[in-house]
Amino acid sequence: MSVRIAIAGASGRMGRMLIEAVLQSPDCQLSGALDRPGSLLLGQDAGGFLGRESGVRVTDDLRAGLQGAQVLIDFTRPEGTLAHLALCEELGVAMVIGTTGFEPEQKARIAAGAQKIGIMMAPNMSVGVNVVLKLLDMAARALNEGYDIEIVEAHHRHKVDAPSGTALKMGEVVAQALGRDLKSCAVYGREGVTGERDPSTIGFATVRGGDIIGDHTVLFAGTGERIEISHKSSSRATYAQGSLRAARFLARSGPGLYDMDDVLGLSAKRA
Ligand SMILES: NC(=O)C1=CN([C@@H]2O[C@H](COP(=O)(O)OP(=O)(O)OC[C@H]3O[C@@H](n4cnc5c(N)ncnc54)[C@H](OP(=O)(O)O)[C@@H]3O)[C@@H](O)[C@H]2O)C=CC1
Ligand SMILES: O=C(O)C1=N[C@H](C(=O)O)C[C@H](O)C1
Repeated sequence: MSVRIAIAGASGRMGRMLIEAVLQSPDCQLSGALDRPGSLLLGQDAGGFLGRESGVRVTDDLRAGLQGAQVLIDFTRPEGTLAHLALCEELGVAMVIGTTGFEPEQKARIAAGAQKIGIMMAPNMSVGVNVVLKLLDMAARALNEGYDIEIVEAHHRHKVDAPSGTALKMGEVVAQALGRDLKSCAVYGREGVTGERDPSTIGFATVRGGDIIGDHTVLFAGTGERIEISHKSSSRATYAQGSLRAARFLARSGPGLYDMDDVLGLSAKRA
């Protein structure tokens, strides 16, 4: 049985990549494609931009677009994701949430929704980034004294949130490994006479430009050496493939809030 998947933000960079990935996956079926009112794609075949017929028309009627779906994959904006969540709860449709930039109260709303439906939320669906998170945990524990930690990320000119959700997640992993609270030790950019670096801080730097898909580096700068742990995406296909793995996982799971560790079998909860 194939997994019936609806895609939100069908005209977006990730939306298009996801439609292509679903249409190419023999065990997945495109059941719906959602976009905002005013989108030029409304009424068109969702596979049209690939030159192929999917039999699914892009719609701004959320209820119609979710008809028959088991899983909605949502890479939009926080306000869009929350609107979709309300209807998915009502219809019993699971969600893969890739959107970033949520405020804490919006994350709490998603956690509440996961009591009714399965939700897999991760700021980065690439398998590589989720392995890097494990390496960071190990590195931070081993380099817990005498190393200054800085996180540098670079993305395309269209990205609207900063630092990236992935950079923030990397910061959380490192802070947790060191027994620090990211909220109180994060420094988001520096300017002017800043004084010497406080060793207990975790710094963030953001680069935006051109068509950079997504680069992340965590720097551990010590005395006489520095360690850099980097991940560079060269195609959004990696996020789409990770999202499909998450959709397959949700199709066989019950309500709950899951992350990529659960999908990839890396969760400590499972050990
Ligand atoms: N977790 C991961 O692995 C990844 C996460 N992301 C995240 O995914 C999100 C989308 O990225 P990207 O595809 O590059 O963005 P795009 O701007 O290219 O696409 C966003 C899509 O969502 C639609 N949209 C915007 N606002 C709303 C809304 N309020 N309600 C419904 N739909 C809306 C847009 O419609 P319109 O064009 O009309 O504005 C568009 O179709 C970002 O938060 C990004 O950080 C991206 C890549 C990987
Ligand atoms: O907006 C993007 O493009 C990306 N966003 C995610 C993030 O904020 O971490 C993931 C990836 O880096 C691409």
